[in-house]
Amino acid sequence: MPSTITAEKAALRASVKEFYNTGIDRRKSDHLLLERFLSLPQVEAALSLLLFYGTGTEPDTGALLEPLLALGKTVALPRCLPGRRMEARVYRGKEHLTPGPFGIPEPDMTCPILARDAAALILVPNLLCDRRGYRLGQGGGYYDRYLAGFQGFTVALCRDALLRDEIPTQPHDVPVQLVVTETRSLSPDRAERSGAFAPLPM
Ligand SMILES: Nc1nc2c(c(=O)[nH]1)N(C=O)[C@@H](CNc1ccc(C(=O)N[C@@H](CCC(=O)O)C(=O)O)cc1)CN2
Ligand SMILES: Nc1ncnc2c1ncn2[C@@H]1O[C@H](COP(=O)(O)OP(=O)(O)OP(=O)(O)O)[C@@H](O)[C@H]1O
Repeated sequence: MPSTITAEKAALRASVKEFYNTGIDRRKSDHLLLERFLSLPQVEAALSLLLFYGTGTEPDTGALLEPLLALGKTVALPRCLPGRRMEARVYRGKEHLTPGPFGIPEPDMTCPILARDAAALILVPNLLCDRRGYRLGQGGGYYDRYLAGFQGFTVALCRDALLRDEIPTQPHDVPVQLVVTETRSLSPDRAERSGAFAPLPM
């Protein structure tokens, strides 16, 4: 029997589908999200980044590839592996993208693997996020597995209309360090998130 939280996550995923059925100005929202992402200091500083190739209702993050390459950065995309695992492979141009198991363009086998910890920053896909940095994904657990133990910086793009105060979480869920919306960047305080007291500044 599915746990209550699994059922709650499924209901949230259905509400996101409904949200997109009501028709929103995705072009404007995407533009603002991508602009804010490109101007993050952590993006400017990162030499290697793992992005994702946005499809469906996701922000059009494929549009980030060329601008980041033009800045001399190494940009990688996920490639699905058996067992709901994934690896990062370096983006070498559109001609080296091939549809993966979900129809999402993935780097082909000629593209070198980028070791997980060689990425300074990972842009994590999501259907929605909460203010603590927790995200609801497609339900495969790919990113929860990949991010477990990742030491670099993690960012999620979340439309303002989809940002929640608190979504249900499970022990394997890994929150991101920064949630970027069209209008702001939320950097949840780790101490606050864990319920511990933050030390007072001296
Ligand atoms: N753009 C993008 N790339 C990504 C992810 C992602 O969320 N977005 N992933 C993040 O994990 C991995 C792929 N995982 C995915 C898991 C499920 C579905 C999907 O479309 N699911 C269907 C239902 C599938 C089913 O029948 O169970 C759906 O939502 O309609 C897509 C990607 C790696 N690449
Ligand atoms: N680190 C992990 N090790 C083993 N199983 C995991 C891990 N993380 C997640 N899972 C499993 O993956 C399944 C999907 O988890 P969940 O619904 O949280 O995925 P998601 O975060 O929405 O997806 P994604 O990470 O692909 O965006 C669950 O059954 C969960 O138990």
